[in-house]
Amino acid sequence: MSLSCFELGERMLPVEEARAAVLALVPGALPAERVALPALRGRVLAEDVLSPIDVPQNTNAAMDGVALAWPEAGPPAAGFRRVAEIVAGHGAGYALAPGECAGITTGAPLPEGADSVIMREQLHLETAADGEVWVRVEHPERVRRGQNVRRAGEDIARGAVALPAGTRLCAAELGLLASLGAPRAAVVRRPRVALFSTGDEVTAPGEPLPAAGIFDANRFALMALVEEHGGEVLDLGILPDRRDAIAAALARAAAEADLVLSSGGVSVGDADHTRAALLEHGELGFWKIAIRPGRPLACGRLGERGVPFLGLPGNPVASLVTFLQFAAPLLAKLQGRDGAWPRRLSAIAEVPLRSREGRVDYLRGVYASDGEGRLVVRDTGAQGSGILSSMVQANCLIEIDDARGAVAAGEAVTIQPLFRLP
Ligand SMILES: Nc1nc2c(c(=O)[nH]1)N[C@H]1C(S)=C(S)[C@@H](COP(=O)(O)OP(=O)(O)OC[C@H]3O[C@@H](n4cnc5c(N)ncnc54)[C@H](O)[C@@H]3O)O[C@H]1N2
Ligand code: MOO
Repeated sequence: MSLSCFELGERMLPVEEARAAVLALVPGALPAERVALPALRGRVLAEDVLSPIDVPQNTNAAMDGVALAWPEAGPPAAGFRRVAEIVAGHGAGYALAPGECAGITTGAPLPEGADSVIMREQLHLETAADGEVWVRVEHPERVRRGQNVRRAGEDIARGAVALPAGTRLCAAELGLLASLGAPRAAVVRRPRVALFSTGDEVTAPGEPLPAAGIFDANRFALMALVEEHGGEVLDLGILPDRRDAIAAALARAAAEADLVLSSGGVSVGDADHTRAALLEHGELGFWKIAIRPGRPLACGRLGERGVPFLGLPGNPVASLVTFLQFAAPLLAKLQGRDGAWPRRLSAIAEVPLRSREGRVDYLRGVYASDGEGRLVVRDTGAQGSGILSSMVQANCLIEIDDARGAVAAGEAVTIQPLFRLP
């Protein structure tokens, strides 16, 4: 078992060790709830979904044309006698005799006895004097028996696992769930994340900016990240540097939330009120992590339920980077998706990248594919941990591990793609 965050002492913690200690704060996924199909986007399945039907339900036509049994010896000289028209939504249970065919539309059930569908563009139709319609195939040598037929259950067989527990439901998964006829699904309850900012200089957007003030960027950036990672925000605002106010907010957070996040006030720490109020409500460890940006981080548990608490550093880029390395994996675990985050790819550095040994560096990067189809990446320029515009330009973090110094152009590096539509 990993050490919890209280046993790690004063040393500079490797990132992986810190992540394991953060994950050890929660036992696993939150309880399940049943949610209706239209409200399932972004939710995570709490159990396997088994298909109650074959998908598709019937063996059916993949093209508009005729359905027939393709004879071993090739088509009859007179053609096939058309005996029926079967349109999608009708005609289940119809049967054909040898030498007969049925007009059929895409998606309509294949009549019994038929094994192939020939598309309309390849047919020649003739109406005889008696009114019978005869169908000839233009290029019989091109026909393969079984062509243009979708077999019952070829996508998902009845009883098979259609979507496993832990699947996050996005467009394709929701379409598939609906295709099984399921009006709702059992999903993990969304983690409730209480969030607050600290610092006398931190000012709510919309308020006048004091001479030494700075607008509260972190709370809004972190709210968006919490939602992107499947959580629900309980916004506690900017906490004033008053012990009673902080204590009241923390008591509420400890009662209502599954995770409490703050930004600011976690560095070397003159004994401030946030720290004192946190200690009053739980146990707390203050860490120095071998990461750049984001070295200082507080970690602990609050209240009787031992709700995990992460105090992220105040510098805006550091708060986002540490969220992605530590809070995002914790949110994944709370949703039954252990190990789903961070996601990593490998890319070739297009430019030299600055990094020093001893800490894992997270540079803001832009990745793309080059003319040869390889992923390439460059940094976004100035990398100061207060420079939020570097995060706006980025579509990934470049992760350069602690054993590695500067990276030369042409070398491979690890990237963590950020959620971001182009
Ligand atoms: N002597 C040392 N000083 C500092 C160290 C250190 O190890 N030794 N670490 C530096 C690093 S790295 C960081 S990051 C910061 C983290 O300190 P805090 O978490 O206590 O953050 P603050 O001091 O409160 O703020 C840092 C910076 O960020 C601005 N900030 C804070 N909250 C917000 C917000 N909600 N929105 C926008 N900007 C915010 C704040 O004004 C400061 O400029 O400590 C270094 N110092
Ligand atoms: O966390 Mo600090 O932002 O490393 O600069």
